[in-house]
Amino acid sequence: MSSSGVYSCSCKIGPSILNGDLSCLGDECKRMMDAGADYLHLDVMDGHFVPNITFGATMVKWLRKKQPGVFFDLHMMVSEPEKWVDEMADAGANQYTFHLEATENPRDLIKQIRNRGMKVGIGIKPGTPVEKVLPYVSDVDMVLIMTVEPGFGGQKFMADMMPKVKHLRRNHPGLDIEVDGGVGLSTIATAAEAGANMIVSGSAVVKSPDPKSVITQLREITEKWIKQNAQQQTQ
Ligand SMILES: O=C(CO)[C@@H](O)[C@H](O)COP(=O)(O)O
Ligand SMILES: [Fe+2]
Repeated sequence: MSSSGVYSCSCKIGPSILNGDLSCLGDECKRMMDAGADYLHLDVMDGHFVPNITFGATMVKWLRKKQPGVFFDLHMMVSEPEKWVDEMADAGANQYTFHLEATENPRDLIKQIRNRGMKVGIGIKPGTPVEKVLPYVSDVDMVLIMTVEPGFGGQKFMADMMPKVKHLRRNHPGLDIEVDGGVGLSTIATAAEAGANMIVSGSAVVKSPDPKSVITQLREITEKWIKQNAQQQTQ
């Protein structure tokens, strides 16, 4: 979909509110948007695909009422992702990011998501080689490279996932590539240099006393690398 030959990706910062105060998720979302976030990354976990449970479509529906215009990227860490497409679309999701490992029929699922008017994201866990996702890249809007084992916030960034990002960026200069897990001020340069442009950051933003400053710095560093990588491509 978005992977043209031109280095045309733009920086977007999407806080994950997983490590925020879940008892007042609406306020946490507002706090993140007020701090300059471009979108919200909502982590849906079913206790089966990952060993943790968060929330489902009902929560998304209520958040949508509080944040009518915000882009919701649903990170679906669930088995049988086909099951929740309709409910998430009805709840107001903008993008449905499923895990390649969770489905037998990625192509059917991509169609199902599109038919419900949502953008399509496809994610891979650290143990899944990037080659597995390549056949689907031109049919999706975003590829998510997990930089931790999915399931929990606050884990250590896996720099050894960067070859996956580099491979995708080299071959798809216009693609939205998202990194998720352990991304903060000490790791953003590594991710952005590799070619990530959609930056999910949980603990580093949510737990900071100054989330605005963290988001600003994440953006500055990512934009610097987008420019630098684009220049290199034209040389
Ligand atoms: O999907 C996940 C974890 O499974 C992430 O979205 C994390 O929740 C991001 O949090 P940090 O690693 O940045 O704290
Ligand atoms: Fe996530």
